[in-house]
Amino acid sequence: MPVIEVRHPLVKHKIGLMREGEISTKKFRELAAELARLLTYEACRDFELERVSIDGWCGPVEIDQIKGKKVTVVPILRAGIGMLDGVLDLIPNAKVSVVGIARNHETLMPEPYFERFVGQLDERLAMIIDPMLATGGSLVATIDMLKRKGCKQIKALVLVAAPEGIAALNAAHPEVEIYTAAVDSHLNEHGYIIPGLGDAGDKIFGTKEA
Ligand SMILES: O=P(O)(O)OC[C@H]1O[C@H](OP(=O)(O)OP(=O)(O)O)[C@H](O)[C@@H]1O
Ligand SMILES: O=c1cc[nH]c(=O)[nH]1
Ligand SMILES: [Mg+2]
Repeated sequence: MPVIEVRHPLVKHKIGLMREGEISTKKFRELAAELARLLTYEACRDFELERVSIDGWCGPVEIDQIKGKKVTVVPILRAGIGMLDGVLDLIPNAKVSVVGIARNHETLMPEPYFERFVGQLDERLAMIIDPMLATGGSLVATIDMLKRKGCKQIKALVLVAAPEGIAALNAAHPEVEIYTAAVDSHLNEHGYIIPGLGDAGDKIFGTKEA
């Protein structure tokens, strides 16, 4: 499974800023959205172009356009919402499918509680967004759901990935590309990514002090 760690200086700078222990909700949110934009930019690199003729200021002009790409962005609740605006800034006509999954704090198993998918999933690229890929359970469960609905093209955008999560995804869905700002060291005994960001959902929604 291809893991694309985006090593652009802007990406590395911004993910570094997100690691500050006392970061404010406002700053964390802003950085999550900015990084989502930069990961989206990379994830769209293989979109096909077509030449079309339009009326320009001095007559007909040939331009490149993205060729009929249908996209659904799939935020995993809650934390994935923090990346949604950033992705939609660059793909404004994408449809949005929402998946709700809570990781059980004791077992670390994903517990799905909501799903609402857009139509024509068999024709769409699904771009799953979630800041954290830890054990991989939440992402694997989301891909399972999408595939059951007929989705054939899937990419995932995460801010931080743990090696354990990458391995789990590789075992379950080896063809799914992951775009990430950082591959971190490991998970701690509570399933948190080290050094990671802490609890991304809490930091985006302000439900707990950072
Ligand atoms: O790879 P995994 O081990 O499944 O862990 C990652 C998941 O855990 C977090 O969500 P959480 O369950 O804390 O929900 P929240 O977004 O509502 O905080 C995170 O946003 C991912 O969805
Ligand atoms: O490090 C982690 C792991 C799971 N969920 C988070 O928000 N952070
Ligand atoms: Mg959380």
